[in-house]
Amino acid sequence: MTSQKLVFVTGNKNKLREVKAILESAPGFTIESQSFDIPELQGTTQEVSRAKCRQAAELIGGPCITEDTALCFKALDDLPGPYIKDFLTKLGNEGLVKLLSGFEDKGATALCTFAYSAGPGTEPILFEGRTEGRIVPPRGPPNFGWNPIFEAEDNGKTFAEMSEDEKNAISHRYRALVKLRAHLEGLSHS
Ligand SMILES: O=c1nc[nH]c2c1ncn2[C@H]1C[C@H](O)[C@@H](COP(=O)(O)OP(=O)(O)OP(=O)(O)O)O1
Ligand SMILES: [Mg+2]
Repeated sequence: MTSQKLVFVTGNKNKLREVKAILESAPGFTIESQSFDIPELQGTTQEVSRAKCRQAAELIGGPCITEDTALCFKALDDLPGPYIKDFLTKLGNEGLVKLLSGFEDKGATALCTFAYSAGPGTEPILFEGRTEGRIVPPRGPPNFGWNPIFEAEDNGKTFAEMSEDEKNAISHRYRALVKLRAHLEGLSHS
């Protein structure tokens, strides 16, 4: 069986490792990556994702996928959402926890949006995956971003307390990749 090569345009090594673990665990796909830190517009998670993928396709000059991760706090009407990277860089995990100290509701959603472009000038298609949970004081090794403060509803552990396999079985990223994979499998059979 031939495997389909996909270019994943990301500047993030942790994302790349998880995407490879999930998509390459079954035959069918090989992931190549190109590291570009593409400017991200402000807007809804969908607008941010579409714009980023359009730019990536122009840079690559062919088909590609990009990924955007948002962390949405229920008490803050889904902020920081797509702006989580700046919030995390400036406040750190402790600061993110403090943001919610005045609120009873610690509920949060991890939202992953994959965008697939068939090439420059084509409209990207979006695939979303969500994991529900809550924001807690950090537990587990600081292995990737806000992993230590996001406790998943599925098993009561923070992402940082899970093994890679455990995280990759319930993560926002895994759930989005299931949808992307189904779409790409449909394309390769038609
Ligand atoms: O599963 C995750 N568990 C914990 N933290 C995570 C996760 N996934 C992304 N993150 C962090 C990285 C960045 O601080 C922000 C998303 O920002 P985001 O723009 O999507 O990622 P990025 O700029 O690092 O990579 P890219 O070049 O693909 O845009 O949340
Ligand atoms: Mg980014």
